[in-house]
Amino acid sequence: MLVIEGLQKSYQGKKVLDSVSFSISPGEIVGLIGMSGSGKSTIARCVAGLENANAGKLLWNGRSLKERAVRRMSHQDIQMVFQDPRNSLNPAWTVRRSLLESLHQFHKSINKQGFIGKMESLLLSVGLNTDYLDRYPHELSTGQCQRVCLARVLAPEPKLLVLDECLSALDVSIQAQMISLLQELHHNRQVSYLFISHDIAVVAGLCQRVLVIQHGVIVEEAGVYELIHHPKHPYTRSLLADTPVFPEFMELADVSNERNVI
Ligand SMILES: Nc1ncnc2c1ncn2[C@@H]1O[C@H](COP(=O)(O)OP(=O)(O)OP(=O)(O)O)[C@@H](O)[C@H]1O
Repeated sequence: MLVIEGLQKSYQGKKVLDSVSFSISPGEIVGLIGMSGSGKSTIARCVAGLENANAGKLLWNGRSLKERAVRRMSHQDIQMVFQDPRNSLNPAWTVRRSLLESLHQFHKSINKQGFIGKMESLLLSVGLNTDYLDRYPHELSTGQCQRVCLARVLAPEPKLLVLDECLSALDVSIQAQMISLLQELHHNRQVSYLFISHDIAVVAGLCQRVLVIQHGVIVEEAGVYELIHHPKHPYTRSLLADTPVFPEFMELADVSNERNVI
């Protein structure tokens, strides 16, 4: 579905991505981990069309994302969720308005009743009831804001969600709840994720396959179980050594592993 080959990106002559290649199949959950400044968000922005690469190929269902028609289609198919949910929402808009804007943009032919039905089912799918529709972002917790952001990006029925550190602003217990929600959404909608995090424990709780990036280079790619139990690259081993293991995530990781084995 998404194929990236030899992606290069430099800022002011400094290379931040060097020959990055990977692919994501329909329904796959791929993690991207690396320390701060390693190039994770730059990859996310290139995939989402917010940034142009200097060289390399980005293919969406076999066609270049440089083609205007393909980019227009991918505008609906590829959606991005950012780290800071509160800043991602318009503070002057209620949850209803945020969801309606997104629905209007992508479902132009639905009638008013259809919009209301879609809006309510989107909210329910992220674990919020319709009482939240008339609340403003400042009346929501950070976790609830992130749930609204998720509902909003699901409105266009995307094929790929690029989740860039989307759990980093949340407490560990809320992160675990959000991982369960992401697993449920993936199961119900078959949407693929490129899940970006500096936290290997969070990635372990959700992803099937993991890419490890260091200084703009993918240094290791493996299934999540393999990566945690038999890391090959010294950088992966150092990331694992630096990561406290929260039981909440390891329980989820064991579930992921069972899924992988099946
Ligand atoms: N617009 C920009 N102009 C100049 N340099 C940039 C720009 N965006 C990113 N960089 C640099 O590119 C490198 C990679 O940044 P990027 O944000 O992709 O890293 P990251 O792995 O996502 O980091 P973090 O986990 O802190 O978000 C960093 O050295 C950063 O300073």
